[in-house]
Amino acid sequence: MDAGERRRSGGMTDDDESLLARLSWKNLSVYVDHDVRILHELSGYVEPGRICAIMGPSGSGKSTLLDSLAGRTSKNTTLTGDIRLNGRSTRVSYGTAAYLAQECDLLGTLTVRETIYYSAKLRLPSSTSEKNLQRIVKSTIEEVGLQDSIDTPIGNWHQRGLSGGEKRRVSIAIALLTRPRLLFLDEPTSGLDSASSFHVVSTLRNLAHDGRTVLCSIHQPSSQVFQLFDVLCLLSSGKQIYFGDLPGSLAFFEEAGHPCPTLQNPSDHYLLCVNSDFDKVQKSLQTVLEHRIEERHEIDEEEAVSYVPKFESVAAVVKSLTTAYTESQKKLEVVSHIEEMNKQEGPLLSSSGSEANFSTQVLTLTRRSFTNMNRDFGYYWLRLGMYIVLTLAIGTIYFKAGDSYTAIAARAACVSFVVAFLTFMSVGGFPSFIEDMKVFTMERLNGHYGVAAFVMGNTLSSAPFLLLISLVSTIIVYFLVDLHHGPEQFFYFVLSLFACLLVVESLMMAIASLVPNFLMGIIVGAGIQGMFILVAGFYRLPNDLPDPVWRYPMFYIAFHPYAFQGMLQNDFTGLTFENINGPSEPRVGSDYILRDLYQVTMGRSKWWNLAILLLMALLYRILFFVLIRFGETSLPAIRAWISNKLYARSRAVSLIGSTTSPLGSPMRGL
Ligand SMILES: Nc1ncnc2c1ncn2[C@@H]1O[C@H](COP(=O)(O)OP(=O)(O)OP(=O)(O)O)[C@@H](O)[C@H]1O
Repeated sequence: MDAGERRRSGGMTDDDESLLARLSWKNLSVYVDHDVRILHELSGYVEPGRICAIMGPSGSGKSTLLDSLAGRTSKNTTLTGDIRLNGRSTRVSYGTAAYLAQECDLLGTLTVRETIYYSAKLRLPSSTSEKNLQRIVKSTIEEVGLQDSIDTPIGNWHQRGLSGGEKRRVSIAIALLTRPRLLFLDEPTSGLDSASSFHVVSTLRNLAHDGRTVLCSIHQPSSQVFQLFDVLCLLSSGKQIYFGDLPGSLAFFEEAGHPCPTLQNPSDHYLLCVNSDFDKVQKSLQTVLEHRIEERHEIDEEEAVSYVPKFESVAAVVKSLTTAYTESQKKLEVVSHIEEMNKQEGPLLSSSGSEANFSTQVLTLTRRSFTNMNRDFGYYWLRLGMYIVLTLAIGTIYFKAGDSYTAIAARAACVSFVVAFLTFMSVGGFPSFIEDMKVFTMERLNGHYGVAAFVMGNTLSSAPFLLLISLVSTIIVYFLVDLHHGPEQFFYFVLSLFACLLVVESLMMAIASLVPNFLMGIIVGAGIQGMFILVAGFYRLPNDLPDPVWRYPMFYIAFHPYAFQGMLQNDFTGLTFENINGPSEPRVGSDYILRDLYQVTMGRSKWWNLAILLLMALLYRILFFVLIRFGETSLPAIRAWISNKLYARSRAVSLIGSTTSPLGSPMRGL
């Protein structure tokens, strides 16, 4: 059993000295676009066993501080100052630090147990035995107090599930699976009621008291929640108002001349003192009052006060508090403690992101995705229902099309509708795929697995559903319309429809990587397919398509022409039809129909058309992979390069140096 496994399985205690994380930051400033400072010379530290609240009004820089410490700042920001973990400026990987964003996306159809289990399977070493895995899952669920909801689904649009607080605790449990020593949480209580907030923060406090180091930004905690924190980092407009232990904050405000009134929640008082929005509120109420006075000419003192509560100017209070803190003994103590901490280099905390191998990841993602697709009614089942209705409509409209002269057009139109509209219907699954993408993006950002594993898992899990849809649709259409008899023709129809659905899904995947909004994605996807349908060869014959754009390149890059021509070859080859001049005239052969009526490329067999469709599906999935990788690596680098070039041009001399957080980006692998 290796060290990691021993630790996870409980052989190593949480307060093992070699696993403790001491985080400090000194004179940390953050600039956006090189010259707008959003954090001003902040210093602080958090030690194992402590939970620190980063508090402040909206826009005060809480998330920026958290992100800077976690090494997650966006590319247009520059950091200056010194951030150290165990006295070192080295990078540590995901297993050591976990980051929980405000919005944690989970698959709504899975239960708590399944969610944690799949996450464990994706990240713990592939060698971990099933028994051990189950034990880790159970103990992690117990650690966050979710044992009573262990088999409750997370919940989605059509299924009631966990409460907001419970979902947050599931996310915490996922983060805890790799036993991180350091936890960053961005507003873990946002949107929760006071009881749920209390439960979530109590859970975090217990985790901290087990020897972990916990930092979380919090907006407006109730007094009960506030008391759970050990350390307070209070910010206003990116400036440090207070850093230190919680009880010390009361004494600090009192000494600075802004004591917390008796019976008032200290956090409410602190935010009232530092929230500059109150100045704006007061100004706007003053304007309303002036309008009233203009209308009524007189207004008594009491009424005036009831309109505009008399606050001290927040800007002035912030200034006095900032000065008080800068000159305080507290700040000196913080700085000297940081220096003391950094004198001794502690253990180098390291852990590779996911320890599961690629095949375990692909298999786990396939299983998880299959379960989700099966349970999410909107993913495939609803579509299957629509396909049944539509194919019944096709089947009854073209019922027993026969072999008359007019049947040629009817059969071609039927095939064209199948190729165009039945495949087009696949965009209906896009919203569900976007939900998958959100979970993928979050897990990817946290280093759970790579893009290749996701693409393969998605392909393998969706294939049985697409095959089922193709088979059911073909059975209905084929026998009602009475298309070309024969097992080869029947299975070609199934495979061709399957390949088309696969292409559309792959195309939509590529679109999702560019426009991760389902409405925009559907519009873009539908627009592209609309143009592809137009050049398929049914609405305008291939040789009549205008050369620029529509024939070159559209006719060749659209998948519909290959699908349509393959299906026509499949149905007409070997059949003859009644002559337009009556049964006494020679029958019309398939060569004439294919070559002259529909201008099918005769040198390319139907099997080649099918192969091209499958190749296109593969290419779109590779495109998805490339776009995601490009978005993660090259795009930010290009943006940063352009931003640097523009900055260098606008300012000859750079005013600031830069440093990076010891917590590097956790993304890894393909
Ligand atoms: N990458 C960025 N580019 C430009 N401005 C930014 C960037 N990141 C943060 N800011 C600005 O910095 C300020 C602090 O933002 P931050 O998100 O850290 O505040 P916050 O205290 O977490 O707010 P909230 O509680 O509303 O989430 C805001 O004015 C924000 O617009």
